[in-house]
Formats: sequence, structure tokens, C-alpha cells
Amino acid sequence: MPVREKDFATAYLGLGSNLGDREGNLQRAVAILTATEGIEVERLSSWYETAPVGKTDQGWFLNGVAKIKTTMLPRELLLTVLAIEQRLGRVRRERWGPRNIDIDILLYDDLTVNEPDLAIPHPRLMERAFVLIPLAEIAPELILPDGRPAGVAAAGPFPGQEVLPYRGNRC
Ligand SMILES: Nc1ncnc2c1ncn2[C@@H]1O[C@H](COP(=O)(O)OP(=O)(O)OP(=O)(O)O)[C@@H](O)[C@H]1O
Ligand SMILES: Nc1nc2c(c(=O)[nH]1)N=C(CO)CN2
Repeated sequence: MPVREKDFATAYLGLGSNLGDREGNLQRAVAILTATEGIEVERLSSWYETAPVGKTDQGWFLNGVAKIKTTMLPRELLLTVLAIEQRLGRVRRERWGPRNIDIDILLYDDLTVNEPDLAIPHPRLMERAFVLIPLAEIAPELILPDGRPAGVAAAGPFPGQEVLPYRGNRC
């Protein structure tokens, strides 16, 4: 939904899927975000095929990043993304395990939150090529928590982390 109020924040969301119709899952998540009152999707990266990081015995992910404007406070935004995951039928909560949809709050303005159920910036943001590469595509000048622009941080190196352009399901 268009956000008109002056008091909005800019946030970046990481989206990932490695179960079922991965592209459909991501598109449905973006469609729900777009239709949500208090959220305006301003930019969306391409989708990337990414090798699983952390727990490597699972299928490849499709990942992307959305830049949003939002009138929601961070905790409200967290509840909203968790509700979208539920609505899309996310069942498994195994840490780093396969999931049909995962939505992470990567950044929310320049805010830092360190609570048990909400950490912003996302604690693993700077080590994940599957986040930094799509983030750099839509916001190369954005200054990240380590002081570097996203476009620089995304150059890596990220040993063992494969990120490839997604060419779609069609041949
Ligand atoms: N910035 C954040 N964005 C989304 N969820 C967060 C954030 N910080 C903390 N959480 C918490 O993480 C929980 C989701 O954990 P989940 O199982 O998706 O982790 P994961 O995706 O496997 O691992 P990772 O956190 O490394 O991406 C949520 O219930 C939420 O409370
Ligand atoms: N390639 C890739 N690997 C992951 C991903 C992800 O989205 N993409 N998410 C994880 C937990 O959030 C763990 N590992």
C-alpha cells in the first residue's frame, strides 16, 4: 500500500525459499507485502539461485531483497513478516533448515535492536552473500553496519557461497 505519512522508516527485507514452488512462494510474499497497510515496496531485487549456507544438506534457495517504506515500528514489522510466513504455510522452524518462505528484517533505518526475539541489523547480514548481493543490486551506496557501502561489501570474498542469477523455471 502507498505510504503517505511523513513518519515512515526505510527497511530492507531478505526473502528466501528452498521448498516447493520457490519463485511462487517469493512472489506471493511480495504480493502480500505490497497489499499490506503501512508497507510500501519501493524496490525489489532480482531473484538469485544460492547454495545453502549453514546447513548444507538441503536444496538451493532462491533469495532476494526488498526495500520498503513502512509506518510500522520494528516489532510490528516483525509480527507482520511472521504472519506472512504463517499465511504462506511455513511449517518447519528448524534452525537454518529448509523452508518454503523466510522473511528477515535486515535493516530498519539506522536502528539497532538487540532483543532475544528481534535483532536488527540482522546479526548474520555481513557474512551472507545471498543477502549482500541482492542488497547491493538495489542499494549499492547503502552504508552497512561495518561502514562499507553494500556495493563494496557484496564483492566478498565469500568462500564456498555460490550465488547465481536466476533464469526462471522456463527453458
Ligand atoms: N531481524 C530479524 N528478522 C526476522 N526474524 C528475526 C530477526 N531477529 C530475530 N528474529 C527471530 O528469528 C526467528 C526466526 O528464526 P528462523 O527459524 O527463521 O531463523 P533462521 O531463518 O533459521 O536463521 P537466521 O536467523 O540465521 O536467518 C523469528 O521468530 C524472530 O523472532
Ligand atoms: N543460500 C541460503 N542459505 C541459507 C538461507 C538462505 O536464505 N539462503 N537461510 C538460512 C536461514 O535463514 C540458512 N541458509
